[in-house]
Amino acid sequence: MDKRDDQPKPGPEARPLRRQRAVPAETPQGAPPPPPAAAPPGYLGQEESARESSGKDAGKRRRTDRRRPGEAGQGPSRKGKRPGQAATPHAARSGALRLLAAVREGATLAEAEGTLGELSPPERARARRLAAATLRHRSRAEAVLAPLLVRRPRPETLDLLQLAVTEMLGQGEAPHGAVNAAVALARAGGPKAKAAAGMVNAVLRRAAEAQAVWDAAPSPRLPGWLRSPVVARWGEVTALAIEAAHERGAPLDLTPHGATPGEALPTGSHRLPAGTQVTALPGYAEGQWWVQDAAAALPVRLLAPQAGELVADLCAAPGGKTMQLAAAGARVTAIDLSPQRLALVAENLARVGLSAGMVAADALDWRPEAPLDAVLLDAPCSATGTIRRHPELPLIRDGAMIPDLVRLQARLIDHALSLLRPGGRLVYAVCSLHPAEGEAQLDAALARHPGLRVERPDPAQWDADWITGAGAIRTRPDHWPDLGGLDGFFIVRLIRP
Ligand SMILES: C[S@@+](CC[C@H](N)C(=O)[O-])C[C@H]1O[C@@H](n2cnc3c(N)ncnc32)[C@H](O)[C@@H]1O
Repeated sequence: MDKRDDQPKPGPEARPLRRQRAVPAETPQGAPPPPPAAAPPGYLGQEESARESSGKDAGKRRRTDRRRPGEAGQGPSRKGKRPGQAATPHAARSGALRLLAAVREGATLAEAEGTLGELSPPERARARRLAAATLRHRSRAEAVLAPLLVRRPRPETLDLLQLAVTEMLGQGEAPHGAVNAAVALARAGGPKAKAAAGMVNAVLRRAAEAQAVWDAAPSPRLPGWLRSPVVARWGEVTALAIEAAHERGAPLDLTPHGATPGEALPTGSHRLPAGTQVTALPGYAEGQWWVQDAAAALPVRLLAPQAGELVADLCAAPGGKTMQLAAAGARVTAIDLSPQRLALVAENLARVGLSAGMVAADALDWRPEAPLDAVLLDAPCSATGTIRRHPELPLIRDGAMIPDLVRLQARLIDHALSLLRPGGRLVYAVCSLHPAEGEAQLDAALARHPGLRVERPDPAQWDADWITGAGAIRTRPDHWPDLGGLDGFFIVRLIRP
């Protein structure tokens, strides 16, 4: 679910995001250089391996950047502040509120980074953490606040209340600190926010006593357009487990290319705790590893590229999978619609000392000179498999883009098959939990292409829980519960007749 709006070509991925005015309080619905400011992958692009600057993200960021200081959220006006200038005592909280306000306007957290202009790197990191936690636990804060609010506050005030409740009850922040900060931020806001300072104070003092309500509240629900197909496919218990996994967030996964920190996972990725500062890890500058969710590393593992094989990576940017293919010794051509995003692939390959051919083009228009041994199609998708790392996605997306995405994915599958030699293999992958983009997409491709067959994963090499009846790999956030979960991906290996 991350694509570009600097692309001249209209497509489903360029569809404007749904504007969401507010998180309903009454329904529980709900660094650079090293590594990427994590913009959600899939629909807008994939952040897992590189500094992220997807076209759509970039466009969104530009729009966000154009906001006047202070416009995006509550808190002291940034008017007159210059980068590096001392920030207010509540700079990180104020930054978190600007991020939350931008999400209410339809931006992703990565796209809203521009609102944090004056904050120091540690303050920015804290602002990001606070905003993400507020989004991740929003149903709990709503449950705490609902009985304490006589009427629904303005959206900015609700953000402030939810942030403070999350700090107190979800993060163990001392109530007096969180309440005082919230009151100070309300007072520093405009006249309406100021008028709410007394209410903020009274409500938060009572909320501080509601730990039991917080603990008993459910995890945020998936939005209906996603929950219904998830429940239909895997059942209510699994939907609840996915929602709980989304609330827990995601650890940091690295794909090794040399000495790599972290605990080795069964699939070869290395895992570090959530919140690990990537810039502080050894080996980044030396290209010993790259950031990539453990599930995102699986499509290339299933493709099993061999040294010297001719392989195309049709939707390559920012290049996590291109690096895996090149590291295996394949002769890789990386294609991406966005020249800006393709530049990230080149940058990432250079950092890890690998190389690939680069083509900025619509994959649907590209043909190689000779038939290919293998194609990787990591298709544009809803990115609903990455909600653990992008808790804002359920609030800023709706299901309206799914039919267009499904049509585009089908066209890309058909085109990818036409590039292969007979017996060549296509790995189709999406970081989506929506069966229309995965399981149903496979059924439709098999129906369209007589003789096309699925090559099942070797059960000795793959987690049996992930192998579907049709012979694909389906990962979900509730898988690997003891290891910290993994993103939701659908991956299948197809053999051209
Ligand atoms: C899911 S991301 C790819 C992530 C990448 N495979 C990785 O592992 O880092 C989808 C990418 O598809 C690209 N894309 C979307 N439509 C395309 C098309 N018609 N042709 C080529 N690339 C396209 C987007 O620009 C985006 O970079």
